[in-house]
Amino acid sequence: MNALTLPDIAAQASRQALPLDWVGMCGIALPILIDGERLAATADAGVSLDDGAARGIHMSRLYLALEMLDQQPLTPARLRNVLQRFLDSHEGLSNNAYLRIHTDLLLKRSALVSPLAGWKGYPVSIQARLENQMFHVELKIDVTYSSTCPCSAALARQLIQQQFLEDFGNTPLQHEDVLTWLGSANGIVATPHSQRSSAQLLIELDGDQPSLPITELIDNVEAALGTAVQTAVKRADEQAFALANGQNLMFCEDAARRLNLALKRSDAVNAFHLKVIHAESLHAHDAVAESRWTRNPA
Ligand SMILES: Nc1nc2c(ncn2[C@@H]2O[C@H](COP(=O)(O)OP(=O)(O)OP(=O)(O)O)[C@@H](O)[C@H]2O)c(=O)[nH]1
Repeated sequence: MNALTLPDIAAQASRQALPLDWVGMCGIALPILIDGERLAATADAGVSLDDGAARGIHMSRLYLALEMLDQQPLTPARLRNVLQRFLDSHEGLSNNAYLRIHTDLLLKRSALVSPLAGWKGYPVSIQARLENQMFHVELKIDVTYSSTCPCSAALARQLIQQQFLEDFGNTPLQHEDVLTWLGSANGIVATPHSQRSSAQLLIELDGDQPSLPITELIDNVEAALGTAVQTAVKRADEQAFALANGQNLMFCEDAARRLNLALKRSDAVNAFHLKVIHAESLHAHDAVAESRWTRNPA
């Protein structure tokens, strides 16, 4: 070796000839473009090291391939190109390529009634892989919403009925008296418990989609639940939210079924695994339901 030659350890033979499933870098800072917005993201980029005799992969080649993503919109086709470049730059070493991108999508959300709006953040991971020449792209999205327990609502209604009997059982009913009573504390002597809940969605997309339908999927999910958490809220919005909760009483099973049906309706979705978590205010533990679906089971 002369003074101008740099030692290349990765090109050496491995002491233990053993293939590895995933080798690469995690937490690479990367700006990405989604729906015309530039977002801060982190990327995990890797390949399989199938040549067990090779000491290491060439990290810099994966890193440089990510350049393709910082100026152009993130699409399934572009993800596939990056993965192909990972493999082309590791010919003879790697058969499979992997890329995970983590970001927080910010969406402007209108208030329910008032002419206000605010920003809502959605943690999103885009997971792409080229495995045995098959391209797969998945979205991992978390959506928060409110759930009010239908059992608790029924029990509360029963107590309100009992209170009504106690207050009016032996008197002739006057419309005005009942209206006043309904607006008093006795008219809502019990309230059902509700909780902030989250839907964790792992969605396998059809890889031929021209774009990543992240916003569309979030909108469908929130519409199916009917009780998405809000941003800017005035009293009129809070009242509309109370109505939305009353009209969408949900066990975690109900929420999981609603989401199952909503996601199946999207042509972009090939398969999913969803998990809903109701962080119970009745219990110190969570109520959880999961559902899986595949469009074309093998
Ligand atoms: N394979 C591997 N490389 C590492 C690791 N940690 C740091 N690196 C460094 O990543 C740098 C880039 O590696 P390469 O892509 O092989 O760099 P290079 O040999 O200059 O580039 P090529 O000529 O394209 O192979 C090297 O300086 C490695 O030492 C590790 O755990 N594994």
